[in-house]
Amino acid sequence: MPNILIIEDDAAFCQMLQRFLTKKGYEVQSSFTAPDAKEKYRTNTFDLVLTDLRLPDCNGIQLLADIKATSPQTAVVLMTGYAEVGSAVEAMKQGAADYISKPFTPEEVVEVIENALKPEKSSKNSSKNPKKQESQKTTENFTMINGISEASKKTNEYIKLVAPTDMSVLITGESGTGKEVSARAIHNNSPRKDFMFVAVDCGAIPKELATSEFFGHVKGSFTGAIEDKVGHFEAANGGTLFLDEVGNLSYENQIQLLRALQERKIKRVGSTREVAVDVRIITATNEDLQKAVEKGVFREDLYHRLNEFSIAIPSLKERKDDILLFANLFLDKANQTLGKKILGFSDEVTELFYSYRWPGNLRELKNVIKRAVLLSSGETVNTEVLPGELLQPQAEEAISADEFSRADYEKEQIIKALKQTNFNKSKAAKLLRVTRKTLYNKINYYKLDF
Ligand SMILES: Nc1ncnc2c1ncn2[C@@H]1O[C@H](COP(=O)(O)OP(=O)(O)OP(=O)(O)O)[C@@H](O)[C@H]1O
Repeated sequence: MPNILIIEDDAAFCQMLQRFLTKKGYEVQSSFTAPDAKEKYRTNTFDLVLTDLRLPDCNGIQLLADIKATSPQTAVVLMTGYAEVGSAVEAMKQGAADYISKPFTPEEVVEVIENALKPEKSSKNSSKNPKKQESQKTTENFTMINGISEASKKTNEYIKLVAPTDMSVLITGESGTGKEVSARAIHNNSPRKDFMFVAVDCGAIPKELATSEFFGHVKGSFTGAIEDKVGHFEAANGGTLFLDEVGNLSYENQIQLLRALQERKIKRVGSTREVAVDVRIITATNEDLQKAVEKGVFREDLYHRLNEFSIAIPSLKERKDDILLFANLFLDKANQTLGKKILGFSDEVTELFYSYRWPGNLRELKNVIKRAVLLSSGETVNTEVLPGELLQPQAEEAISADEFSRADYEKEQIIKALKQTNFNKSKAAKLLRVTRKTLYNKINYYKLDF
C-alpha cells in the first residue's frame, strides 16, 4: 500500500487522521513539526506527504520545495484554511499535487489522496523504482451517476443485466471512461456486494512479485517475506477481484491466473496448504486484447475465460449528451472538496466543453473542473481558468449531425423539466442541474416562448 507522511501541528487532529488512513490500508507516519518531518522524509521515501500549509516553525510552500528537492516523485497535498486559497494556488504552481480545505470529511481526504496518487499525477510509478510500485488500488468513495446519452443507457443496461450473475466481465474502453467505476457498479449490484471489491492494477505489479501479490506468501518463503501476506484472491474471497490493465500480465502470470480460476483454489507462496477461493473476476483493458491474442502475447484460453461477457464503455466524445450532467456532478464535488461555491459554467465554457475532444475522457473533465473551481474567483467558471488545450481550435467533427441531435435533445429536456415543475424556472434549473442563468440563456437560445 502507498505510504503517507502527515505533517500537522495539531497533534490530536494529526493522530485522528493517521488512524483513519491506517484503517483505509495506507502505511502512515506523522510529524508534528517540520524538523521531525524533514528527518522522516530524508530517511524514507513516501508516496505522498499530506502537510498543513501553516506550520508554526515553517511555511508549507518552503516545505513543499524541500520535499520536491529531496524526493521529486513524492506527491504533496496541502491542507489549508478557507482564507488560504491564494497560497494553495501558488503551491499548485510550485508542484503540489492538490490541496484540500479544512474542515474536510474523511471521504474527501481519501478522494484527494487517491487522485494525487494516480500514475498520471505523479511519476512514482516510473520504471526507475519498480519495487515501490503498488498494485492494489484503494477503495474510492465515488458517487456514480448514470449518463443520459443513448450510449450510456446501453452500458447501464448491460451492467444491470450482468451484475446479478457470476459471469466474468471484460470491460473495454479508453483511459478515464469509467471502467473501474463500472466494475464497482457491477459488484455493488451483485449478491457479492457485502464482500470485498479488490481492485488491482496489473500494470503496476513487478513480474517477480506477481505470484505473491495474487496468492499471498508465508513468512520466510523468500527474502523480504518478513511476515505472512494475504494475496488478492484471498482478500476478495466471496467478493469481486477487479484486474485493471489485464493485458499487462506476463505470460507466466497469465498461466497462474488461469489455473486459479479453473481450480478455484490457490496456494500461498511457500505453503503447501490449498485454500478454496470463490471470486468473481472483472477485468478491464484499454488495449485490444483480441489483437494481443492474435499476436500470441495474451493466452487465448484466458481471454475466453475472462470474456464471458464484455462491456465497451464509450468515450466521452461519443456521449456528448452526458457532458453537462457530469460537469455539474464534478462541479459539486469540487465545491465540496475545495470549500468553494461556484454556481455553474459560462455559456462559452459550456460550448467549449461540447466542442473539445476529451482524450482523457471523464477523468480529464473532472480534473479540468477541479482546477477551474480552484482558480475561479467569481460565481461561474469562465474561459480564463480553462487549460490551454480546451481553448485551441478543435478539428472539425466529422459528424455534425451529432450536434443537431444534442441540441434537439437538450431543448426537449428543458421543455420537459419546465412542464414537470409547472414552469417554475428555479425548480426546472435544479432538475436540469444547471444554474437559473444558464436556463434563461438556453430558453432564449432555443427561442422557447415561456
Ligand atoms: N458514472 C460515473 N459517475 C461518476 N464519476 C465517474 C463515472 N464514471 C467515471 N467517473 C469518474 O471518472 C474518473 C475515471 O473513472 P475510472 O477510474 O473508472 O476510469 P477508467 O476507465 O478505469 O480509467 P483507466 O483506464 O485510466 O484506469 C474517476 O474519477 C471516476 O470517479
